[in-house]
Amino acid sequence: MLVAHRVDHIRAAEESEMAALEASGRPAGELMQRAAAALATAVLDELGGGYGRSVLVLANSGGNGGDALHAGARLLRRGVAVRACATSSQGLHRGGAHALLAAGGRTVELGEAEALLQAGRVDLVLDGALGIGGRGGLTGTASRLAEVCARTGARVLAVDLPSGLVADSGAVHESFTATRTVTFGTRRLVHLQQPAASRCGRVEVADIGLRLPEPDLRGWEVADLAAALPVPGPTDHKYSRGVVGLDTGSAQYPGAALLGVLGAVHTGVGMVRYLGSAAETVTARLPNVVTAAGRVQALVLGSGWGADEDGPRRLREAFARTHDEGSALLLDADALAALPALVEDPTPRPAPDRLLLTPHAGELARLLDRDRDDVETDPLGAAREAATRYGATVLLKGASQYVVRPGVDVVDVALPGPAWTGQAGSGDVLAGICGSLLAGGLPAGDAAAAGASLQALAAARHPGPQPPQTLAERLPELVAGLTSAPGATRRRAGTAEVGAQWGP
Ligand SMILES: NC(=O)C1=CN([C@@H]2O[C@H](COP(=O)(O)OP(=O)(O)OC[C@H]3O[C@@H](n4cnc5c(N)ncnc54)[C@H](O)[C@@H]3O)[C@@H](O)[C@H]2O)[C@H](O)CC1
Repeated sequence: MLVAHRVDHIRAAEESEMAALEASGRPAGELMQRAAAALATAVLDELGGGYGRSVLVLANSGGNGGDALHAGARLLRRGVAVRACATSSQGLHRGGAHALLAAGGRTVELGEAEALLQAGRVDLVLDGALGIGGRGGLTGTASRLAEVCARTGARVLAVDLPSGLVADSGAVHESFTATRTVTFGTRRLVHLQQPAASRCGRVEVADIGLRLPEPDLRGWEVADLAAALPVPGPTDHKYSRGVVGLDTGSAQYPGAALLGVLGAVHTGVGMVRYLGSAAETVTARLPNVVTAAGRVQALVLGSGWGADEDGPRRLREAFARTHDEGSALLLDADALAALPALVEDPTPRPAPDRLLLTPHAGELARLLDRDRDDVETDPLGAAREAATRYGATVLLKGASQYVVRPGVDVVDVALPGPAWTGQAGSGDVLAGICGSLLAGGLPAGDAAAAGASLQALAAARHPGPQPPQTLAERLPELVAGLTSAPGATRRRAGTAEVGAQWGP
């Protein structure tokens, strides 16, 4: 997992390390020197050497500027020509500027910096204008230089994060766009949250000796996905591998039924029962799908129901049966629309690790009776609120896909995928994928993060305008490749003896 922390946790860890340094008789400034050393190494790597190269350091008076200026001093000693431009009226970080000038660097005003960039005489811009202290957006000199860098295509290496972004948020503001970012001790939330993450380029974490608490955000990697996927063993059969039931689709939206079933069938489950009203559409394409009633270890409801006045009754029945029989329940699309009516309903429902909601931002806004803009401004806060209110695990779908478990502080982010998956039908397929993983025995949080990661990885490996059904059909080769790696684990599926009886 990639781990990321909030600014308050990072600052606390920095303070504690600086106190430890001082207690052992060493200067607290050693921490900044560790950061500067890592930056200088990354710059030399990016430039393929030192002598003859030219770097423009952008710095303010804060710690981010200090890191960049001290790195500049180190680069000067490796033969790099380093100039520094102050991006705020408060000037440059005092200790950093002193070190840079002492090493033979020089400062330039905005006009000269612009001219150097426009003439292509800068091999790399080291962006130390704003770091974790940045409030979002750029003004004055920093704003002007960001515009020139973008226009001239200058190569930018960001110190900690591209200036203008906010460390604890994935929201975009006027900012630099980096090809590479070097951060310290741990990732910041911004490095894992779209759309801002796309401005960070390749992110590297330099070890500067910080002792950090449990992460606030965990980014799934390919190895995490491979380890989570259920793999059948030699004694398995269709029931032991898990049965997923889908009550999805309608006469108006039969395609949603087919797409969900395609997702489920191609992820790797023992049996798929289709229990909605579009059975003919489904079985015409997939004869392996069973339409008879029977036990299911996971039930998927809601995709393509359309406006359904009967939704609350259908949900209540699903709550009672899945709760009593120990099955997992996934609510998507129109089932989510019916959920607010049941917020105080006494019908027992599955525990949070067996109950998964899969809203996009608009659906989450409706679950909370808020505006979509609110959800997009604070996706993690909104997903947390919904998880608590409904006592369920929430997979918030979008450019970054978050998994929030009620009462659990850490939030998971699925593997990122290309924006091509933002198309009609992707959510229906994803519901089927996650349902299949729930039936295979994964707790809701893992099923959500693994399902969203699997679909994103399929899209990343087959880029372009691939329809959701095409990507669903790519899943078997992906699952096979991931699970054939040495060390792939066998996870027990739900047994055939438990599970809700479901069907007409
Ligand atoms: N302390 C250490 O030893 C280490 C620090 N590291 C680096 O330090 C920065 C954090 O430094 P800090 O001084 O707290 O914040 P910034 O450098 O980001 O600058 C804050 C400065 O800027 C002003 N400001 C904030 N937002 C804006 C804005 N939108 N426009 C203009 N000005 C703005 C604000 O008022 C402050 O004056 C961290 O990122 C690291 O790079 C290292 O971690 C090593 C150890």
